[in-house]
Amino acid sequence: MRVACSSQATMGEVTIRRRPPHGLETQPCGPHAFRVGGLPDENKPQNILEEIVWWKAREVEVMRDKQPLALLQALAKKMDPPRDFKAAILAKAKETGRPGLIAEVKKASPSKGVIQPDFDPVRIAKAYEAGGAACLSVLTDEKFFQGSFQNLTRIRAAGVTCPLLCKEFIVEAYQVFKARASGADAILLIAAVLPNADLAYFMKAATNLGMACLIEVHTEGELARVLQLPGVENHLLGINNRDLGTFKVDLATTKRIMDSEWGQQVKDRGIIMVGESGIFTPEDVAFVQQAGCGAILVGESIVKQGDPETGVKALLA
Ligand SMILES: O=C(O)c1ccccc1NCC(=O)[C@H](O)[C@H](O)COP(=O)(O)O
Repeated sequence: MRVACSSQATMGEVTIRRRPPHGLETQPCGPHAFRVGGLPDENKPQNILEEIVWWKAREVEVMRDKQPLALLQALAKKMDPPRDFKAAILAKAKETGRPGLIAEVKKASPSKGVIQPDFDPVRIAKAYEAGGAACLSVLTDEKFFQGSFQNLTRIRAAGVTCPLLCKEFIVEAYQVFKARASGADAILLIAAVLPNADLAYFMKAATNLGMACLIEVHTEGELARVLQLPGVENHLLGINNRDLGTFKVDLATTKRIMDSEWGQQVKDRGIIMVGESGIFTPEDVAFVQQAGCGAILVGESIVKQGDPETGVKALLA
C-alpha cells in the first residue's frame, strides 16, 4: 500500500498547496535549525487552511518517527470493529424526524480562540450522547484546535457508544491508521485540500479498515467533483458553511449548493448530506433540513454551554 500521497494536485482541482513552493523557512541542520531568509511572498500560506495543511506535513513526520506505520497498523488491527457511523445517523433521523446530530468535541478554533475553557472531553461526549446526538466528532488537531488523538481514545474507552468521527486534516495515509488505532469509526476528508485521486485513495484505506468518510465541500464545483468518486454513496458528504480561508460563515451556502443540479443529484442518489458549521438555533436546524440535509455537524453552539446535554436537547427541540 502507498503510504504517502502525492503533493501534486491535479491541475485546477484544489487551490490549497500541500507544501510551501520554495521549501520550509526553517531547515533542520543536525540538532539545530536555521532560518532561510529572503523567500518570496508566495512562500507564505495564503490562508489558515493552507497553514494548517503545511503544518500537518511536519507533524506527521514527527508522529511517524515516534510511532512507525507498521506499529500503528498492528494496533489498528487489534481494535474492536468500527461502529456504523452512517447507520447511526439514519436511525436517529428516523426516530426523531430531525437531522441526525454529529456533536463536536471542540475546545478551541482558529476563528474563535478558546470556546470552552472548562474542557473535559469525556464529560462533554457523555453529555452529548445523553442529549440525543447520533454521532460525535472529536477534533484531534493540537496546534490550531487544542484537540488530541488521546481525546478520541479516552472518549471511546469511557464507554460512549455513539460512533466517533476523527476530525483531522488528513493529508497522509498514516493519519487514517492513526484515526482507527485511536478508536475512530469515521474520518473527515476535505475536498479543498485533496484532489479526487487522493480522496479515492483515502476512502479505500478507510473502507479497508471498516470506517466511513465524511467528504467535505464548500462549493458547487467541489461537490460536482466528489460526486464522481466511485462508491461515494457508501459514505457521507458535508457542506461546510464556513469558508475555511476567510472564516466567514453563511448557512445560505448549504441552501445554494443543495439547490444546484449537484445538490439534486445528492438527493436523487440518496446520499446523506451533512450541514456543517454555524448552526446555533432550532430554526437553523430546520433551515438546513429544509435544504436537504439528513445530518448536521455542530460544535461551538453546544460545546460552550455549561450543560451540553441541555444544549443538545434545546437545539433539537
Ligand atoms: O472552526 C474554525 O474556526 C475552523 C477554522 C479553519 C478550519 C476549520 C475550522 N473548523 C472546523 C469545522 O468545520 C467546525 O469545527 C465544525 O463544522 C463545527 O462548526 P461550528 O458549529 O461552527 O463550531
